[in-house]
Amino acid sequence: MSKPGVVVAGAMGRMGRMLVKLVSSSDQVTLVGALVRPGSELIGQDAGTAMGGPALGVALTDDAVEAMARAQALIDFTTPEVTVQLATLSAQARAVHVIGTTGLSDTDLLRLRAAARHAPIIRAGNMSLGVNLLVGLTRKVAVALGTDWDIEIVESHHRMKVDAPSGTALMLGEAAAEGRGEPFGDLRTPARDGMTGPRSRGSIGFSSIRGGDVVGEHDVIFATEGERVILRHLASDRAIFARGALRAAIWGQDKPPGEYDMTDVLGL
Ligand SMILES: NC(=O)C1=CN([C@@H]2O[C@H](COP(=O)(O)OP(=O)(O)OC[C@H]3O[C@@H](n4cnc5c(N)ncnc54)[C@H](OP(=O)(O)O)[C@@H]3O)[C@@H](O)[C@H]2O)C=CC1
Ligand SMILES: O=C(O)C1=N[C@H](C(=O)O)C[C@H](O)C1
Repeated sequence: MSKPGVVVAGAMGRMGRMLVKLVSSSDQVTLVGALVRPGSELIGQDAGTAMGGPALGVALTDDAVEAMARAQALIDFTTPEVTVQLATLSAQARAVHVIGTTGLSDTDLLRLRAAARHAPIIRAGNMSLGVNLLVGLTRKVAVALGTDWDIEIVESHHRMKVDAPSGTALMLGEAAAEGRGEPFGDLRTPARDGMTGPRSRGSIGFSSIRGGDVVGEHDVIFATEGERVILRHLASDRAIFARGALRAAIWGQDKPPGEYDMTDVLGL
C-alpha cells in the first residue's frame, strides 16, 4: 500500500518548518504539499530550499484545493480563521485533519464539528506526550484534593504568541474542572487586574507570561493552607509537538469520521 500523502499548512511558520522537515524525512508518509499564506512572496519556492536546506521537490503554494487533491492528511498549525477554512477542504477530500492551532472560538469549534461528520479531525492544544500525561495527572489530583485546595495554572511562552491563556493551559483547566465534577465555564476565572477581591472558592485561575523564545512551560498549582502541590511540564523543543502531530496523522488513516484528540492517538 502506498504511503499516506501529507500536506503541511503554515509551512514556513515556527511549527510548519518543523513539520516540513519531519514529514519529508519520514519513511511512513510522503510530503505532498506545503501551504503558505495567499500572496506570500515564497510561493513557487521549494519548501526545503526556502528554509536554507536541501530541495524537497515540493513547491510552496497557496492553492489549498489543488494540494488537498493529493492528500490523505493535513497537518495544520496556523490561525483559527485558516483552520476553519481548511476543515471544509479537508472534509471534502476525506483527509485526516490534524489541528494544533489554538485560540479557536466556540463558533470555530462548531464549524470543526460539522466538518468532522465527513472525515476524522484530531485536535489538541498540545500534541506532546508529556502534556497529555499531565492532563490525566491534573484530573486525578483535582479529584483527590477538595475545594480547600485552590487551583492556579501558570503558562509561559515566547513573545510572538498571540493567544492567551494557551491551549495547553485551557486543556489543563478543563481536566481540573472535570476532576472537580464542575463545568469548566463555571470555574474559569478571567485574568486578574486591579481590585479583584479575594479569590472565589473552587475557581481556577490563569496567568500568562510572554517573553523571549520560551517554547512552552505550564504549571498546575494546587495550593492550600501550609502546602502546595505543583505539576509542571517544560517544553524545550518544538519537535515534541511535530512528532505528536505526525503520529496523529498516521493513526487517523483508518479511523471513521469524527472528533478525536491526542488521548485517543496515544491510548491514554
Ligand atoms: N497543539 C500544539 O501542540 C501546538 C500548537 N501551536 C499553535 O499552532 C499555531 C501556530 O503556531 P506557530 O507555528 O508558532 O505560529 P506561526 O505564526 O509561526 O505560524 C503560522 C503560519 O501560518 C501561516 N499562514 C497564515 N495564513 C495562512 C494561510 N491562509 N494558509 C497557509 N498558511 C497561513 C503564517 O504565514 P505568515 O507568517 O506569512 O502570515 C505562518 O507562517 C498557534 O495557534 C499555536 O498556539 C504551536 C505549537 C504547538
Ligand atoms: O504558540 C505556541 O508556541 C504553543 N502553543 C500551544 C498552546 O497554546 O498551548 C502549545 C505549546 O505550548 C506551544
